[in-house]
Amino acid sequence: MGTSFWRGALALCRGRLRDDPVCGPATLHRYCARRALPALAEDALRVAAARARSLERMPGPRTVSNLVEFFWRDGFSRIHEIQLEHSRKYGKIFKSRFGPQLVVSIADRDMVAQILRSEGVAPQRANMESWKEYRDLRNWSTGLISAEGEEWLQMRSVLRQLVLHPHDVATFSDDVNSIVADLISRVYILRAKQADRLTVINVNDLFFKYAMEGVSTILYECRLGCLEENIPQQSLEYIAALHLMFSSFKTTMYAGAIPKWLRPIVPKPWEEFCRSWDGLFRFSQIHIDRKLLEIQEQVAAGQGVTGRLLTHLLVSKELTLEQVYANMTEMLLAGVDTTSFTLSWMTYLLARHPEVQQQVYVEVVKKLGHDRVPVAEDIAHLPLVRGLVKETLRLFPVLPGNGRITQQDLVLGGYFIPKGTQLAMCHYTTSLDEENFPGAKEFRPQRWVRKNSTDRVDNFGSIPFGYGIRSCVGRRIAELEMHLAIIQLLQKFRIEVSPLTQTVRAKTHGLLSPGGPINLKFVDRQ
Ligand code: HEM
Repeated sequence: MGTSFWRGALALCRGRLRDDPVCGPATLHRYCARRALPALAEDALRVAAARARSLERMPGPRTVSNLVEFFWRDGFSRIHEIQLEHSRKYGKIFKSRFGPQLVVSIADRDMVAQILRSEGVAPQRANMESWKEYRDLRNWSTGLISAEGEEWLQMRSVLRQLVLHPHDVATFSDDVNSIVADLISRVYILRAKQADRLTVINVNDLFFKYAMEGVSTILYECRLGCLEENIPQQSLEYIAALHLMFSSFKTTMYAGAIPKWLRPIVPKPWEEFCRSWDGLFRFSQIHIDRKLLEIQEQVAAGQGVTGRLLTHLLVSKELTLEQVYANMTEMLLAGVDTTSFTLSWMTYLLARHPEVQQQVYVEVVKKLGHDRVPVAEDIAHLPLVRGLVKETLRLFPVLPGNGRITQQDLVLGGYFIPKGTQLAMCHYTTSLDEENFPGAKEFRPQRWVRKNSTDRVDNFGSIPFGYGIRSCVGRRIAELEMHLAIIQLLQKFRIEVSPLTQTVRAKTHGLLSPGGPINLKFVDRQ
């Protein structure tokens, strides 16, 4: 269609659809932007912006009550609940202030879609200043999570080719399955220690070790021994650094709200933050240097160099060594708690909903029997298992919210949002919105299963891995680890809630995590 058509359409919007929120100029702007019609997109934005309300008129909590809520009433561990409360009170788009920082929160599926679909080539994540500051201080590079702009784009284009393609990730099936075998052995050992010989106390501890072993086997091409009875000292030190990182989350992620001049007076949080990063980087460096040495020895001995992800990065030199250190560190950090919390919630939900567990179990044994070890290719034929993972992440999205800094002016929900504004997408709220998911509080993995090939079950209300170019680069790895683990656990055990477990509520601890220990019984299947 020619430009004149779009000019006509714009004129129509200006003249006739002035007050129509669905077909108005903001929609036309998005449409023209997507169709790469920059002049028309700008024109449409000008019209939309002229009509939009200013940020001043956007509702939201008062600055002081917000600070009281977060700093005195421990709002940081209730961020997900506050999201829900605020969106009920102020609507699907509202603003808040954290000290000098203005944040516009979006709790609407279509607006989230609008933001993510209109992102440029290198979307900017919010609240990463303290991460960058630490890296500058120690002369480390930034990794995918903390990098921006050109540097991020370059690293992302290298890494996504290695870990985001389902076919490449499928090659890790055997590695992951050998760790699942250790996970299952560990279940036998742990439950044998309890009086009923069935209960595993605090399953998250077990899944944490599984996830750490899994992701580091893929990243560093070596086993760490996390599922052994006596965990090696180095791995224990890493675990301590990781825990320290999340306990200093409050102050560091919201560094914008805590002025730097306060650090000399209250030095502990920043010191702990640096100490935990030191531990994480040190751990990565040890494993990467070991691999580098191995490669050098192979080359010196005239042998061919064989290996997987890390070997490829070190041999191909597509990333600098500094970038390899930083990316391995950030991916390991991103890949442990996320996966383990999801597995903990998943087993908890299955234990509380035996009828759902039975349906998933029937699907698994129909396809694989009790003994066949699954491989990545089997997962395509297990729609309910995939639905189980999606439904768990809908009810408990590990990242209950996600941030962006807008890189262009936007009109969102009738408000003009200038370039450079911090946005917070409220995924927890949209996941529990009845408009997006009827029976939103219920656990129904079946809702994700397509009835026929034309059926669409995608929904911007629940995008636990994000969407688009800046979405989770470890998504396929995480899915592989979770699918292979849950299939084999269900082949072997019926999972039940232990009387030692109360109702477990979620808390935000950097990520959305179980607020208390989940103790489950693993009963042998016949
Ligand atoms: C259940 C498991 C996981 C969930 C729910 C999850 C979720 C997310 C989300 C929501 C983001 C932000 C996306 C955005 O800003 O749009 C993200 C980013 C990221 N995740 Fe994951 N993640 C998981 C597992 C993993 C694993 C296993 C790894 C590494 C092996 C990983 C590595 C990363 C990295 C490096 C980024 C930054 C990507 C970038 O900025 O380019 N994640 N993840």
